[in-house]
Amino acid sequence: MSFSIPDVKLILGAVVLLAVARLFFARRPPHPLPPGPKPLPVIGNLHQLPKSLQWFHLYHWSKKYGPLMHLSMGGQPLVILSTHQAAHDLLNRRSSKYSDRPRMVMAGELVTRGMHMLIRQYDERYKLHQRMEAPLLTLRSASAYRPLQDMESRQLLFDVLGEYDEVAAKGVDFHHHHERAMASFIYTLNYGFRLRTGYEKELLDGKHVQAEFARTGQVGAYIVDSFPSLNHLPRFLAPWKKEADGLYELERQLHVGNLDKGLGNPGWNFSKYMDKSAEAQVMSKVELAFDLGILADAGLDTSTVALDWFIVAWITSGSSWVTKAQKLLDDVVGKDRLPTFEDRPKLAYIDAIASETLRWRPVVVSGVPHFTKVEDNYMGYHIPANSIVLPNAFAITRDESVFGPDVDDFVPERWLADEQDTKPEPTIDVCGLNVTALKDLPQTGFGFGRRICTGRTIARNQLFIQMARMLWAFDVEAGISEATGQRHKVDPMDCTEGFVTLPKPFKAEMRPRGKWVRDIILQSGTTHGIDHAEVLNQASKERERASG
Ligand code: HEM
Repeated sequence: MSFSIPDVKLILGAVVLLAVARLFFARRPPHPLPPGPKPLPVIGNLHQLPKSLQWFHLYHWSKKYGPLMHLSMGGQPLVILSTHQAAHDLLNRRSSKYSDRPRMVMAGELVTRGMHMLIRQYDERYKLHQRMEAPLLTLRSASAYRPLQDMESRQLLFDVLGEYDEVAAKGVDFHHHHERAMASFIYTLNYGFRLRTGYEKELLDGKHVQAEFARTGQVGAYIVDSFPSLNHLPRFLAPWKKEADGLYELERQLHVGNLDKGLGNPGWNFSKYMDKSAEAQVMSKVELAFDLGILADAGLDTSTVALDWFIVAWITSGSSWVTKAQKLLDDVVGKDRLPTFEDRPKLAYIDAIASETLRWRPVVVSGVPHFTKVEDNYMGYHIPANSIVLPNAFAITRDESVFGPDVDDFVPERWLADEQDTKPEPTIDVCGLNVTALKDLPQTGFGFGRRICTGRTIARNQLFIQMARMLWAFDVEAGISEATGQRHKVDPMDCTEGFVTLPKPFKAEMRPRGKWVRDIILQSGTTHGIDHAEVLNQASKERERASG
């Protein structure tokens, strides 16, 4: 077969046309980007995001632009999810695509040398760590740690009463007591030592490391996060490298020091269990120590903050739900003993209060960012490859189609199952939670998909026992300011900035509800004399028994 010149021209023309068409269509995805505020060239939407309360601003934008928004952070695509449906569809149901984390050069690669569990990529190393932690964090395992939570919450009551007797209406530093109790519980479990005062060096260093992580991980804090190729610069031109080395060394010493204590302390604990695990055999000691250290970090602040918001809700909106909870506690528990985990099946209302606290003021209020390396389409929109995907927790927990009306109000009743759904034989899980009495609403405060919080059952148990005991024991009001002589005005929206969002500090008067409270707390006494190594050994036996 032979071709004439016009034939060849025709074929060449068609090839060129095809190539141009392919280029054209390759550049333009078949779907538009999700809506969002109009970006400027180069900087995108960077100039439009306020420095503070970004989650609140994004929530209001979602009212205008819808459940899926696209922003350009200097060219970096950022997709914001503002309804539970969108977060569920992408982060839960398509979790094979959405389980990575955005790259964090300073906080992730330099300061923690890739060993921070929360910001690891979803790769084989991450899965190795998850496999190592998993047996310790199941529902059944969590049930075995309840005696430790019982011990620390008894201590909390004793300490709060002790401070109240000194300061009365000036108010106790409830944040400190919540923090000590949670930290002591998690350090006992991880490393086999308790924290009696909450001012121990290990805790102070741990808080310092956490604060540095939050600071170095802030968007825009380090130029190398915006332009990662700058990290190839020699050290004398890259001052952040020296700073990162110093912070890494501080964190390494803390975590390795704690691991050594854990291995040496009497009684069972997570350090000993993990050290013997098959997964740890292919890790360096530092890598194992970071795993344990991050687990402690992840549990400490979050649960403490939830308990702080519970006090804010109590003071600002508690008139009906606190009365109801206290009446229930008086009926179920009475006035001659403390509430215990055994009472939990009859105290579903307290679990509803815990769920409502996490919904009303999500601890990580702006959400923890996920990341997709591949492109996707959703709701007719194009999600580009390498997008940061942020489930805005504040917006999602205000999703009326899921949580019903009055989403800004604190209403524990929204979590209670309808009467007709409750059966005579309720389902009670191994931790005592009355599953039948509660509505199956999403616990979005713990995140989504394969990155969902692995400590959530432990956290729920902690919230239950502390909330039940505080409600049983005290009447709470804002403390009286020494400066003004007036009760401190508590604004339920007044919060700090950062990775976790705390209420602005204040003190609260925590008055025993009657003489019987004082008698029982004093009778129960301090727990400092308890042999916690023995409690840990019992927890280990119970864990093995419960796990079969
Ligand atoms: C009220 C208390 C807590 C809250 C509100 C909370 C919330 C969260 C959230 C929102 C995430 C990110 C999920 C996502 O990316 O979608 C997370 C991750 C995590 N949490 Fe929690 N958490 C709490 C307590 C705990 C406790 C007690 C522990 C440990 C015992 C823990 C360990 C972790 C770990 C290890 C991760 C990282 C998971 C990963 O990136 O794959 N958390 N948590």
